[in-house]
Amino acid sequence: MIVLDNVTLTYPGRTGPVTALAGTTLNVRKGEFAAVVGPSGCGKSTLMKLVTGLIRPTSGTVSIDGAEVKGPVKVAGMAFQHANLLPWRTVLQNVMLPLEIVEPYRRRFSRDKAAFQDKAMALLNVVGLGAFADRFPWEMSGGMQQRASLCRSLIHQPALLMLDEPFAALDAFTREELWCVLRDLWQEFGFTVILVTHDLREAAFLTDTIHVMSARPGRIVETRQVPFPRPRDLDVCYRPEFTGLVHELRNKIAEVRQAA
Ligand SMILES: Nc1ncnc2c1ncn2[C@@H]1O[C@H](COP(=O)(O)OP(=O)(O)OP(=O)(O)O)[C@@H](O)[C@H]1O
Repeated sequence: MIVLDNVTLTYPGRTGPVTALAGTTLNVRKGEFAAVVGPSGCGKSTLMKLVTGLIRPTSGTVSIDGAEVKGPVKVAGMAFQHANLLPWRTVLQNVMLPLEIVEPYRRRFSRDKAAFQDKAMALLNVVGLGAFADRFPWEMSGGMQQRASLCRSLIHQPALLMLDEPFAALDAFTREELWCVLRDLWQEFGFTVILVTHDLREAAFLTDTIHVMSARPGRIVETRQVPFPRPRDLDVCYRPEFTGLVHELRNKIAEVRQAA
């Protein structure tokens, strides 16, 4: 369970303090797929940095499974808008990178390398990249790179996956393909996800719960349960109740933008 309790975050800022979040409260259950949506600059990335312990709140608390987050957390995997694969490493070597860094894998890396490679290959197979393990990132499309990035964020079996606009740079068809890849990974491994996105269809297709943030200083102003039964396929996106939910979320964000 991830809990943000009345969190305020003020950056010192070059020209004076900037309050990015003010009194933000958020609960995400273990195994839940949650999205955070809101107007540009409302503090979504700040919220991600707080949960992963990259920054500390100015006031309030962030906790994971009852323990207060006081520094970078080991239980999280992360993926961002750009895949950021290392160009001199093959796809397989990129996916294995966290195992060379994160304990307890790091100390076992030389001894268990063959088993780790099998594990990385199994993940690459799940996302349809099994045949591309020896390619370099620059030999692959943006969508393929993002698939590899998802594998890299999951190789150390994190209990929590933090995704900051992971598909924003992809074309619409590739994006929908990647939604299904992420859906399948989540269904297979059962980790908790917090997804930051501007794409309301993406949030409605993938998640259990959507949290809407106000304009800066951000706080959660509305939480919507996503009622569509699972397993979901892309057809759900064309149902009237799906379009209705997306429309309502859009109106809510327009309203909070105007209120700013
Ligand atoms: N290091 C920093 N110093 C000062 N202000 C910052 C810093 N980082 C972020 N901010 C400000 O805090 C606010 C929230 O930023 P954040 O990146 O969290 O928003 P966001 O919702 O992720 O934005 P977007 O949707 O555009 O990606 C913004 O006004 C931003 O300018």
